[in-house]
Amino acid sequence: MNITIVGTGYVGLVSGACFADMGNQVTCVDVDAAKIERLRAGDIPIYEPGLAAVVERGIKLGLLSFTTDLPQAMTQSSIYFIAVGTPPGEDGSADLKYVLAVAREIGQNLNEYAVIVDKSTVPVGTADKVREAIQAELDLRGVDIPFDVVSNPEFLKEGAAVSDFMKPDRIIIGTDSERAGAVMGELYQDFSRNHDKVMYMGVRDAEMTKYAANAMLATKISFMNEIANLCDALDVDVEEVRHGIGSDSRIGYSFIYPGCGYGGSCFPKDVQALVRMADNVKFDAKLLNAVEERNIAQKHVLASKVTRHLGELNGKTIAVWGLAFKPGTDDMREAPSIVLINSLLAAGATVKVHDPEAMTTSKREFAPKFVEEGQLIYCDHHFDATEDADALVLVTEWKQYRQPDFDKLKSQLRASVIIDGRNIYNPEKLKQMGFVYEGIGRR
Ligand SMILES: NC(=O)C1=CN([C@@H]2O[C@H](COP(=O)(O)OP(=O)(O)OC[C@H]3O[C@@H](n4cnc5c(N)ncnc54)[C@H](O)[C@@H]3O)[C@@H](O)[C@H]2O)C=CC1
Ligand SMILES: O=C(O)[C@H]1O[C@H](OP(=O)(O)OP(=O)(O)OC[C@H]2O[C@@H](n3ccc(=O)[nH]c3=O)[C@H](O)[C@@H]2O)[C@H](O)[C@@H](O)[C@@H]1O
Repeated sequence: MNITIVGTGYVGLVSGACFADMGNQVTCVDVDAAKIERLRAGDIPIYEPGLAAVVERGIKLGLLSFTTDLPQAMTQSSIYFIAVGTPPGEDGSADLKYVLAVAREIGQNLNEYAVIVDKSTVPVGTADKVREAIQAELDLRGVDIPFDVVSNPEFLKEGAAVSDFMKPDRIIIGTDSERAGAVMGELYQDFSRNHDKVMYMGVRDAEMTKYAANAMLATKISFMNEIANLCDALDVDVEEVRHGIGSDSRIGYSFIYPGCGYGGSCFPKDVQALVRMADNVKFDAKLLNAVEERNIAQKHVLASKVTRHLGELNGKTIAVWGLAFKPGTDDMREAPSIVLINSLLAAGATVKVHDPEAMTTSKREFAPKFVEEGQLIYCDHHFDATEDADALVLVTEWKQYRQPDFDKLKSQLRASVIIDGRNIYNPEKLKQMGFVYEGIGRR
């Protein structure tokens, strides 16, 4: 099939490359000309395992192309995916300006029946707004062209985006139109051959399903973080508790890892957007508000633990391992490391940081004066960061941090303090070696 994907970010690029890998003819469109230039040259602007090979294959086979020219791309296809960002507006609600700008441009250039697919995460009722925006442009042009707007939210995770897209738990298609349903069914037919992954529902139901899924996962994390903090206060090991409850098949093991708070471009903004949706209909979303509040507080837990062990931070040096909001990505959006590092810097500490992929993206997050004045130091190797530091704080559980040479660490760390923001180390072993160890809710 011939597909146009508008917005070539994490979701648009991964979806476009994967649809091309399935044999479709895909044009990816973006307003960012520099990004399109890089992609045309086969240079992937984001770090995402496995993506480069899929993109390269698509380009080589002539199935995947990149452009800034949406009207031109529209002459070749009749399925348009909207995969642009929906960042939080000032009040936390999803800002639809990019989505509606694309809708208007589609309306200005539509010439025959098309299915317009909302892949961006958008509040309930957005499909109606997209439909109205397109129709308004058609009316201005004085033409009568049929079209359908479908909701097809995306559930991929960064760091595993290609495999999540190719092996989804489900594909949600929200539509009230039989014609559009048939087009979408054909597009996703490979996913219903053996195990039917395609689920049809109403448009508003599909829009809500996306938010409910992210809010449920965020709730599991915030719940577990609350339990972990309580474990800290009651001298209980949360890792024992996690094993104990995860074995209950009704609870399960996934997404109950306590830590220093959830980050990323989606959980924080989607929980907030759902709260705003509730506010708009005068519904008091008590639980969702608490999920968000716990997460905001959780991001401060590491800095308090550092201060508890080192006291006055002025003149102290702290090593931070991991900047990305999770392993497998260079994405720093809403990363707990930002809150930690800013608070250490504000307290006068010198901070030495390392991340295998997010060093470049992180440079946008911190005031350049800290680097210029030598208070924030980027290190090429994680052991360069710990050299002569007082404490190590593990923020992102990249594989290379999981089994470090602890003897070397012991000789490097002046105060032998390890704060483990992801509970990946063995407290007993480290305490026996003479470290002061603290995890999140560990005994
Ligand atoms: N990042 C993720 O893992 C996931 C994101 N989502 C949702 O997907 C949507 C997109 O997210 P990301 O891919 O992370 O965003 P992104 O910020 O990485 O990419 C968005 C792209 O859209 C482009 N764009 C903006 N306006 C445009 C226009 N008028 N025409 C063409 N291109 C335009 C931007 O230049 C940018 O390249 C959001 O609603 C997000 O919540 C859903 C599932 C997973
Ligand atoms: O809508 C989205 O954008 C996506 O949001 C999340 O994906 P993502 O944000 O890429 O990453 P996750 O693996 O879900 O992790 C999010 C955050 O939660 C944290 N987390 C995750 C799991 C856990 O048990 N504990 C925990 O603290 C991670 O460290 C990370 O900071 C969802 O998992 C995807 O299904 C969804 O499509």
